[in-house]
Amino acid sequence: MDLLLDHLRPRARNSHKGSNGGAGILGGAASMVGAAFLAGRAALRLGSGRVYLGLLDGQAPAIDPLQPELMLRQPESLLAAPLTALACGPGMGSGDDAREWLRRACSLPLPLLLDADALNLLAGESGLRQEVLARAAPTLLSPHPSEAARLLDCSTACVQDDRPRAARELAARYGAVTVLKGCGSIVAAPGGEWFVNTSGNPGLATAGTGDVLSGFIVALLAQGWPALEAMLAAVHLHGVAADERVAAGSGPIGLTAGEIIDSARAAFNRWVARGR
Ligand SMILES: NC(=O)C1=CN([C@@H]2O[C@H](COP(=O)(O)OP(=O)(O)OC[C@H]3O[C@@H](n4cnc5c(N)ncnc54)[C@H](OP(=O)(O)O)[C@@H]3O)[C@@H](O)[C@H]2O)[C@@H](O)CC1
Ligand SMILES: Nc1ncnc2c1ncn2[C@@H]1O[C@H](COP(=O)(O)OP(=O)(O)O)[C@@H](O)[C@H]1O
Repeated sequence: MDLLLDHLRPRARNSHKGSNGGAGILGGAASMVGAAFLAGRAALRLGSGRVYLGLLDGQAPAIDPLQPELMLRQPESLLAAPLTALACGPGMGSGDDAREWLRRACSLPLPLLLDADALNLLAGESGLRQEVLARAAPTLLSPHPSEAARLLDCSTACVQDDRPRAARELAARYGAVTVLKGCGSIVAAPGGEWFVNTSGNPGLATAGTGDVLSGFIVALLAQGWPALEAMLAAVHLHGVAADERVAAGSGPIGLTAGEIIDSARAAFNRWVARGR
């Protein structure tokens, strides 16, 4: 937690939405629009001043009725929005359109989180890896063990055999702050530092919790947190929120991804109020 202290600052009294960053989420192909909604709702509740979703599904709704604050756009206009950080991947699919939007996203001078299908596209194309390595702005990766295996061209069992080694290798190979998700998530930096997260529980083993984590990470990046600190804080908070939900009786069995968002907001405000 000491690493995070400098960044747990109360809002300036005279701040406005533009002071609190613009988070973008690129994803939501057909049948997976929910993944982008979860990430967007999470980014909004963790304090991003504005949240934009760029949805690949041409038939996607024009509004999230449960979170009308989210601005839903087509990918082209998402990339032209006033973003301060971008997450690519939740429900993005692996079609040619997704590959092309990902390439465009990589060329933007913004902190960039790659998750889910963006990681699968990255694993399948060495040209994209070169583009990621050439980026001047920070890149972050959030693979689960199978996505990590695709990125490292090995089996999931091999990743799980030595999780710290896999996380450190990913961080070095892609020049990116990386979280290898799962029980005891490992956060690794390209310089070799690594950390084990101690919060969280098997209630998180349910669809969409990774999308919510993406929203938390991009929200902190959008508000100006450095990459490593944003990753560490978001991963820890995600687990703390799940632990608090379980303590309140909403799991572990049947905990849903959306339920941890409000708990994370409450815990984050507590951290800021206490200065830790
Ligand atoms: N509401 C929506 O719209 C939602 C949409 N979503 C979107 O769906 C897309 C596909 O994402 P995905 O992760 O489901 O598929 P994929 O990358 O093939 O991974 C599956 C493989 O990974 C493995 N595995 C996973 N965790 C593991 C662990 N801890 N430890 C070990 N193994 C682990 C797992 O293992 P198995 O189940 O076989 O044991 C399986 O082999 C993506 O865009 C995402 O954003 C989802 O977010 C859900 C909500
Ligand atoms: N047994 C567990 N203990 C702690 N955290 C877990 C456990 N299982 C899953 N998680 C967490 O839940 C999230 C799952 O993410 P992911 O596999 O990408 O799911 P999805 O693609 O459905 O959103 C990760 O943050 C992971 O660390």
